[in-house]
Amino acid sequence: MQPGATGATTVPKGPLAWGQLNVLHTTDTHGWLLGHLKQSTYSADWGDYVSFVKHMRQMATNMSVDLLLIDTGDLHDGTGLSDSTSPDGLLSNPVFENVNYDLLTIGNHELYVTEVAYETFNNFSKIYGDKYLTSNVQIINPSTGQFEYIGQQYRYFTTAHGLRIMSFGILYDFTGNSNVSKIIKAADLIQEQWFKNAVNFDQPIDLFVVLGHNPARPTNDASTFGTIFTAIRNARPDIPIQIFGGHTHVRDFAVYDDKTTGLESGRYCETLGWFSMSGFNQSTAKNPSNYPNPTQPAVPVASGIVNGSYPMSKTPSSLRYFRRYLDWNRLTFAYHSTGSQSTTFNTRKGDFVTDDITAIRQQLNLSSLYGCAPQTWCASCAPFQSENNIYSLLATALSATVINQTRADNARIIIINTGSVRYDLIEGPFTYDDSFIVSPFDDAFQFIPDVPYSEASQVLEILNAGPYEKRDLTTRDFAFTPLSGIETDICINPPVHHNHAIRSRSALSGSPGVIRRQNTGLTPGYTTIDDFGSDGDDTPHSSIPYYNQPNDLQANASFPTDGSDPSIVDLIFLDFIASDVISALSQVGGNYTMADVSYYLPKTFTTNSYLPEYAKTAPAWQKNVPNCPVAAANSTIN
Ligand SMILES: Nc1ccn([C@@H]2O[C@H](COP(=O)(O)O)[C@@H](O)[C@H]2O)c(=O)n1
Repeated sequence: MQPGATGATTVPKGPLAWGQLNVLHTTDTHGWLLGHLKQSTYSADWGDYVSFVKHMRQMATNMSVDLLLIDTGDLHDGTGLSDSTSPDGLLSNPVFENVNYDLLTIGNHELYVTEVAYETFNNFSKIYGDKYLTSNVQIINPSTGQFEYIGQQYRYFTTAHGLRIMSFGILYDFTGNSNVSKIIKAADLIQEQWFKNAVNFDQPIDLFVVLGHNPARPTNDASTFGTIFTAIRNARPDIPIQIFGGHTHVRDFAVYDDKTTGLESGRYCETLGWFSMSGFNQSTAKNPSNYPNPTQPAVPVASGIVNGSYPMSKTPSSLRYFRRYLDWNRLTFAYHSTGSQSTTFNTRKGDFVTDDITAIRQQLNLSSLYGCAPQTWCASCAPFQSENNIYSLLATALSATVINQTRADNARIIIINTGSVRYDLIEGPFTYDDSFIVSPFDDAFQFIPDVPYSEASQVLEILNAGPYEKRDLTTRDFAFTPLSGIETDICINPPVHHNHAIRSRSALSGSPGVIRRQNTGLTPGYTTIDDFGSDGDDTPHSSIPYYNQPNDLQANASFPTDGSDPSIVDLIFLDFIASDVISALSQVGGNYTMADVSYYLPKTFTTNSYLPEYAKTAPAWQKNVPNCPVAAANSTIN
């Protein structure tokens, strides 16, 4: 655990079931290898995970069963550890690489920026070699000018205990990549001869493992797992297929057929997914004794997800499954391995990784203080632009800081995509690191000058009505009617309960959407419902309110003081959404092209800049700096 972090106090509800095949699954870590310094529930760091992995591997060996480690991508865009370097991941990827994964795949966040894509190709993919699977992702090799796969197309291997596995790594049909890479759509991939050959491999296959930065639930609009599953199932009617997904940042487990399930293990080092299965005939692996075995069959009618539109396996299944979503903290890790967090838990390598993270954080000056946040603002636990919703704060901050002094008196509209905001802002020290945690991107502010207000004023509504950008965690991410209560199941996480925080929350209790303790004795956190029911969370929690947020946020500034509308405005927006803004304007008669767009502020002033700028000047953020609670803050940025 990193200095300044607080350990969790709620123990898991019971032991994990081990099977013949067991998997630890991470996804969408987005640079959170330091753990959550302000949230005890997720306070383990990557060093703690390294120690945990070592113990779990030893336990698997002792039981003569297989344990695989799988990661499904998105290593950047979330914290200062990954995003304050150039390129992103320069120092955080080597930290990540301390875990010897068996299978990994690429995420969309490895492909937005050319330098990051090449860092992934030249370094990360080489570290993991044949375990890094990018079945549908290629990049131009600068030395040949030709496209080649960033990793491997597939991996066929035999586990320590004799399971013969064919695996693929499949990114969803992502289109926002820079122009050096290419994503082959799933519908095209399944027609490729190499893929057909691999599916019909001439060696025995006990299990297909399909991992992907790709929603585990096949009915999600973005998921292409249904296409892949159908292609494999049609060719191999009886071979089990196991899917590990990501991208939508949720805990989820979907049943495809009686030999196929898909696990998704959350985001941001909040969740560690555990999966086990038994019932393989061929494997020499035992069913572990002294541990509960997986008992649940995959029954594909559980939630009507697979409603006859997918092929089914042909013979009855003897397979049994188990899944759990573990909270990312040392108490959880120790509970499931050594039984104690005392000296037996930390391994030498784990300690080394923990110290390495601390040193990198110091080197990058991540705990430098901008200001002291007077309250917590969350991204989804409160209604849009309500008192405790982060977009209320950001609208104020945008108006106050996005100012080109030569045009300061011109009325302006500033539009950002809410997807540029990645996490809550927690009361207390607001550091250089926190600035990345809230908004890590290098997106800069462009504008079109002197747009008729009659046109500019309609852009926000058009953007919000359209399918322009994906945000984190909306019900639109699920192409099915939410199960009862699911709106509150997918949510932000409880901040560490420093005394001052408890005081301010109880003062606010009664306000809609404010995080507050419920009278259950449980701490707030994930309360997941998936195709196996509601027993997947390893530590039971009370749920946190969840409110959908729109695609985009607008702030206004320098409007006429008499309340009248301006006739023209500077229309300012992030370069990430420039083409969407132009297309929205065209719908209301605004005939603009990219030639009309220029940078409103220097390109170095980004989504990552405006909140720090605000924090450094807002009186409410500066007045408590001398007494800002939490030791992590130890210096001041000017
Ligand atoms: N330069 C960027 C890149 C991405 N975004 C936002 O992130 C969303 C994708 O993130 P996932 O973790 O869901 O893959 C994307 O839709 C944008 O909202 C951004 O703002 N700027």
